[in-house]
Amino acid sequence: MESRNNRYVSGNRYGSPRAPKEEKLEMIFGSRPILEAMLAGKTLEKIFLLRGAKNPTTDEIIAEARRFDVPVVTVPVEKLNNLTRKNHQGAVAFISPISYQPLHEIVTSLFEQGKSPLLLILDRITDVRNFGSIARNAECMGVDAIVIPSRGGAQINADAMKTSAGALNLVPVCREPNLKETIDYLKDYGVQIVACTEKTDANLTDGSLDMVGPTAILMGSEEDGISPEYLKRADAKVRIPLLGQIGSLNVSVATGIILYEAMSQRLRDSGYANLGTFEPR
Ligand SMILES: C[S@@+](CC[C@H](N)C(=O)[O-])C[C@H]1O[C@@H](n2cnc3c(N)ncnc32)[C@H](O)[C@@H]1O
Repeated sequence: MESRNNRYVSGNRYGSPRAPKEEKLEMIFGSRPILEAMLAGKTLEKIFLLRGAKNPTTDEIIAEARRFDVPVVTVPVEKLNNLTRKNHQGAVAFISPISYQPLHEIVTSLFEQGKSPLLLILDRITDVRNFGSIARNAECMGVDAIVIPSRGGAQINADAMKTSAGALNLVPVCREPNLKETIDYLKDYGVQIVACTEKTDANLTDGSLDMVGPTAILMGSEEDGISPEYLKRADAKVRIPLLGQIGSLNVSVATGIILYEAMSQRLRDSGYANLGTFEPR
């Protein structure tokens, strides 16, 4: 437990998942400027290095990237040429539009303030607009932090920012290298993990799921749903009942529905006292 917690304490990682659309992000060219940007604390989404080009600076980039979970891919020169017409000198990086936040600090600070965390864990949501829309739901319905994996999720690009309607500047986003460890860590802290999945018989409408206490809601990817290794760690699994013939909802819609339930329970529990803190935008 000790080493795992230390990792969370270190926080302030930067890095990025798969980047389907890099072209809308600000770029840095050349290994020295990229390294300097990292050392200056810039949040990078992804780094492309020329395959086979090894030198002390690229070694340092790789070490820094590992420290902050920034994905590094080595690519042929054609890929770098495709990314930019500028003189890339064998290295291109994309700057993230947001700064990632340390989950441990958020969780401990909420507990210290006597608040019950409401977290949202996204297991490989790959569509940038789904991601933006989920962030908007999260901000509107009182989520304290969105947790995403370092790799395999949507890039936070201009489309995600736009679809979020500004929510991505308001809700902390925590990027975690290993969601399995993150889930175990949250469970150790007394946060219940609720898997929102169509693959269970327990209906959200049953009224047996209590999300007033510390809760992390886990949502699955558009393609495969929630990974089995995360699903088996969940304290509760719940489905949103569907009356039609289509087997599942869009993940952003499903997120909105379960968050509405969590928000409703929390508002009722607080005697609607929280309403006073919401400023209409
Ligand atoms: C489009 S669905 C995934 C469908 C995917 N084909 C599969 O095999 O799981 C994406 C995510 O939305 C959520 N979701 C969609 N419909 C749901 C429902 N009826 N009840 C609970 N969660 C749902 C789940 O988190 C799911 O993993």
